[in-house]
Amino acid sequence: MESSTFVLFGATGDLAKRKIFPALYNLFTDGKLSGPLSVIGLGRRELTNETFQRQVLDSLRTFSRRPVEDTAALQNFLQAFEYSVLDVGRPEDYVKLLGHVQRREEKLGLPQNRMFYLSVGPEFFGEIAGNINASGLGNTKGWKRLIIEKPFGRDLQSARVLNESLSAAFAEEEIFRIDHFLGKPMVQNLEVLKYSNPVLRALWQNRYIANVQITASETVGVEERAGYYDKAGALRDMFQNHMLQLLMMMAMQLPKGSTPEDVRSKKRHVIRSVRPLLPEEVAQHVVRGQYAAGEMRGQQVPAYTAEPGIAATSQNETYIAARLWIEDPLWNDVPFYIRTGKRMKEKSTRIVIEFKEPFNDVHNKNRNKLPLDPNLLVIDIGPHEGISLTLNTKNPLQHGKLEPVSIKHEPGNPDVPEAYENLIYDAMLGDATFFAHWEEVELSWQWVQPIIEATADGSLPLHLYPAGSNGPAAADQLLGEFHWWLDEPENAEPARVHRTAGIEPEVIRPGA
Ligand SMILES: NC(=O)C1=CN([C@@H]2O[C@H](COP(=O)(O)OP(=O)(O)OC[C@H]3O[C@@H](n4cnc5c(N)ncnc54)[C@H](OP(=O)(O)O)[C@@H]3O)[C@@H](O)[C@H]2O)C=CC1
Ligand SMILES: O=C1O[C@H](COP(=O)(O)O)[C@@H](O)[C@H](O)[C@H]1O
Repeated sequence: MESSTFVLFGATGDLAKRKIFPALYNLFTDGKLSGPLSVIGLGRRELTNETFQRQVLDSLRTFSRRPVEDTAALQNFLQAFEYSVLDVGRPEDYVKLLGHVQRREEKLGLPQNRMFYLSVGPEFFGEIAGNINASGLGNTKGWKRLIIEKPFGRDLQSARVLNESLSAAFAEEEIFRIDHFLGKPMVQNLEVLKYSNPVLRALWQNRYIANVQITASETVGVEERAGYYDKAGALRDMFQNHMLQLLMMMAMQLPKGSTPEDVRSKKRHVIRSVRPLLPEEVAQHVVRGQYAAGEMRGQQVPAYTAEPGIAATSQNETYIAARLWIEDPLWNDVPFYIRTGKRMKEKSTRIVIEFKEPFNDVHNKNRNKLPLDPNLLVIDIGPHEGISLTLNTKNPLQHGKLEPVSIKHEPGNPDVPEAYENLIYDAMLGDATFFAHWEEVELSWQWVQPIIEATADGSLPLHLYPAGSNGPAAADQLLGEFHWWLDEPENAEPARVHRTAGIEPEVIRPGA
């Protein structure tokens, strides 16, 4: 990796504190950052370098996955951080910043490689990119790269406008659009899981798969983000980006090679092949929900509309579920069910693949139908990673009665890199494999656009669900003959009992 200067817009903000500083620290501690580290933090408030470094240290103490010990290495890390005041709309601040960057490059003997990380509101992305160019900051003898945060636009039109303004200053291969779900180790593992295991590789198709369920349920509510969330909702906050990225990663075919373009072209193929939603069909395939008051972990929690900063009349969705199909020989006729919501029973990001039961169909005429449960492959992405496969076996103690057993792998090492570490590291290497290409973003907006329109014209109803539940009942009906697997029973202690519908509850013992 070539060393570079890391220029962080929004260095006084929440994301920098919670994710970016700890990620840099852990990369530094792992020796993954080559050459002298140089980080220039930016924001409007006046801070000295010392105050900024203290803020960085506080953030590490609170959010780093590793304990922070007072060592010479920690001091070296903190010394790498300097601060400059910059208002995104003031061109003269960029000229000042250029001087600062150049002085640091000369002092530390750094090549003119510059990483610009925009951890600011998306309304500033275009303006900052333009000013980087106009000020000469982007005029380097080395490389320049731009990391941008989500959300990338509010709809198809605004995303296109934003992309045009970025493209005027940066080439596509210089733009790294962060989707932190792509940095999660189990998401990065999906391709290997599918294609390095001949058993799964053979089964990864419509001949054997009955349906696929992708869930990201959260227990948190709107938290401190009312201003942003009430305008975004679950569709823009999670669905258009993270959930559709999970879909692409799950369904993409084996790339020809391992370059970013090889992988991204397969992902593009998936999102391009998702059957478009016709305006009159949106309500048939999509369910919007909003949490009502309820009970979580024995505590009463307020309705979304009673949260601070949210209007009592808000019609914003905190939950969304959709049923979709991928029109491709590999996936024809396999329904994909995707859902995400806040204030749900369990915090869990998970893909469940339900396999078909061919033997029941084939042998039904000649023999009694076996009470088979479908084989399930469960890929737990977070907060705990794991892979499990449910198979049917005979129970020798119960007259050979069939029962499902689960073969599980739960990685024991809690010290795995965080998504942001993986992604910042890749961006430093110039590897865009796990970043969203513009065309993926555009095609994702294109698919959700009819949902945005149906929401705006009131043709997509909003279903209330109690906080602490598994979401609105209407989302169960989306599945028709199937049902959502592994939802926590409403009256169970969280993360203790998993129900596989149709079979006895399986008690997951601590440490099992
Ligand atoms: N926080 C999170 O968990 C997540 C955030 N994101 C995205 O990351 C980005 C940053 O979010 P977050 O850190 O939460 O936001 P915050 O509101 O906490 O921070 C915003 C940052 O932008 C700076 N800023 C605001 N206005 C200006 C301006 N005119 N000129 C220069 N700097 C300015 C602020 O600095 P100052 O006030 O000093 O000017 C501050 O450092 C957003 O795009 C958000 O959508 C994405 C995923 C998760
Ligand atoms: O991007 C976002 O993701 C988080 C959920 O991420 P996770 O890694 O904790 O699963 C979500 O809470 C937030 O609303 C959204 O902006």
